[in-house]
Amino acid sequence: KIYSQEDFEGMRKASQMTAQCLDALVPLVQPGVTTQDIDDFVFKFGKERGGVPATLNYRGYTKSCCTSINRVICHGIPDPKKKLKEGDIVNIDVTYIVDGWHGDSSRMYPVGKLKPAAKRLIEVTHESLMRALDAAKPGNTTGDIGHAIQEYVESERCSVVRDFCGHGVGKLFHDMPNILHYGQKGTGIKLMPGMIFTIEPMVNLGRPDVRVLKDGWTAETKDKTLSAQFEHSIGITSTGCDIFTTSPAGLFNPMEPETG
Ligand SMILES: CCc1ccsc1-c1ccc(O)c(O)c1
Ligand SMILES: [Mn+2]
Ligand SMILES: [Mn+2]
Ligand SMILES: [Mn+2]
Repeated sequence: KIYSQEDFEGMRKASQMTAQCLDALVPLVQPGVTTQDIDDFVFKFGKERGGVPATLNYRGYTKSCCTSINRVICHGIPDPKKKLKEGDIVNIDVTYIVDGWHGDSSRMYPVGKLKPAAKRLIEVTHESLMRALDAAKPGNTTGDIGHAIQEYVESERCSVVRDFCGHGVGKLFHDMPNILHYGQKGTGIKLMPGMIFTIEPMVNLGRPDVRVLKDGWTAETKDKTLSAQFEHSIGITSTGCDIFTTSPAGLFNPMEPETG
């Protein structure tokens, strides 16, 4: 589907609410906070601003966000019994719907001080999304995006999860094309101005294999190693891409050295 500049405005509005929420969550993510506390915050933040969480009652899912800790790859379900602890890494994935537009984004949050391996995984995962964004431009294909991610991640001796992909987004939460986070250059769909989709690489310290728990949602690494993810919603422009879910406070990567 090819969207217009007016559509891009609608995506920007929904996406910036999501990005502002992800910024506002930073001080909340501390040892002792539960993932249900995070879910309550996300629901309230949207309610106060006219945004509806897309995950609420989506395919039977009953929470306002996903909270994926350590070995959880994605789709972690907020839980009043699940307390964050020092050294955890947690992905918080939020999608607000505003005027029908879906702003889908996720980031990693460190809980207190991290061990070096956890810190490195967050850096590698963030950088893989940055390389993907550099490849997201007209004249390239979806395979160029996947190749950029896979080549970098594997050069850092990490692995790319294959079981979940990025996706078209806009008036629908999920649409074509699927955006694979691995693949060969020049394969897949040609990127055209007006396309809107997410890129959401999931990177493991160990093997790529996934195990879904009995709750039907929680996806974990089979080998129990750490997993991280970052996600942006973007629109392809004539020269590259607009990153709709950019953090207004510059907080997207938590491992960036404190400025100033
Ligand atoms: C929990 C929401 C959900 C349910 C089935 S897939 C899914 C989901 C979660 C986060 C996403 O970024 C996404 O695109 C889909
Ligand atoms: Mn994880
Ligand atoms: Mn998401
Ligand atoms: Mn998504």
